[in-house]
Amino acid sequence: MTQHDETGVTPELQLDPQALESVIAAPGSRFRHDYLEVRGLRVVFDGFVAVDGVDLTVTQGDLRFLIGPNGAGKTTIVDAITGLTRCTGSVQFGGTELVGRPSHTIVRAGVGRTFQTASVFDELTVVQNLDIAAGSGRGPLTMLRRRSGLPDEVAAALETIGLTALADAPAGVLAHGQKQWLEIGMLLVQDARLLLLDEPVAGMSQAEREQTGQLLQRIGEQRTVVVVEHDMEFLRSFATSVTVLHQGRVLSEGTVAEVQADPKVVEVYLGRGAGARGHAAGTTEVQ
Ligand SMILES: Nc1ncnc2c1ncn2[C@@H]1O[C@H](COP(=O)(O)OP(=O)(O)OP(=O)(O)O)[C@@H](O)[C@H]1O
Repeated sequence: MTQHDETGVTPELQLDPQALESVIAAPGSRFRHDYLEVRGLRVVFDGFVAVDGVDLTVTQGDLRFLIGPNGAGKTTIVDAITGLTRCTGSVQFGGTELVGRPSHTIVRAGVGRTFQTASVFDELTVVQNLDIAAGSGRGPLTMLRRRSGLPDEVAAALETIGLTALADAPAGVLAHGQKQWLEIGMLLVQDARLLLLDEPVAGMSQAEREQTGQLLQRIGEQRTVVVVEHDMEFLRSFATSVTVLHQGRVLSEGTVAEVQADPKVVEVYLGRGAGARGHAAGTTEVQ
């Protein structure tokens, strides 16, 4: 993301690599090694280039939104980062190279994702869903214990996602938004430090969107969060930075105000580029 001073002029970045490394790597430091660094990411499906040399850097504390017209490559990037789609280039998180690793190894490296449709076990309670995600390998009797006996990480996740009062309710009775929060909670108990969330507020009520945005802000203080989203109102309220994708490439990057003012972005959403590879107008309006 480009930083501007009060004059709007981009200052020269003069970073001392050693000083930067000492901040990033300091024990207990807020940043540790937890940042996502994607370089030259490329995904090809039967000769069709879906992702074409994407670079992306997302640090902890930055709530990054990935937007772009239908077919821009957003979900494919998330699939590539999480090992679901073959790709070339480099994806590093916490200093670990993820490209070429199987998805279970990527999960163990602290990378978690949600899908457009929540995938919780409806017949199990909220706590049982979290327990399973925590991968604790406890027996069925232990799974039935009361909340007072909850492991710290499960209790903390319940609190964070606002479902403590519904801990013993079957997940099947949860509202749509609550299921999404439960799925985010499942990533938290897995100790995902990079969360990739695919359209987390799709189908949510206005109140649920607001609560989800606040939840992501809380999570984003401690973890690296990337949100794929079409909802521009949600983006304007909660994004700290935005990457705009178009035809598999990064079209623009910056704050919400910066990308909204970028003529390339306006052109893609409202102009001739809108129909080039999908239907930008109608699904997402940038202004
Ligand atoms: N498995 C696949 N095989 C072939 N083509 C694919 C495959 N997955 C995605 N594509 C194509 O790659 C391009 C990018 O798709 P992708 O789903 O990443 O876009 P997106 O930006 O997430 O779109 P949307 O906003 O509609 O979800 C599209 O043209 C899509 O048709």
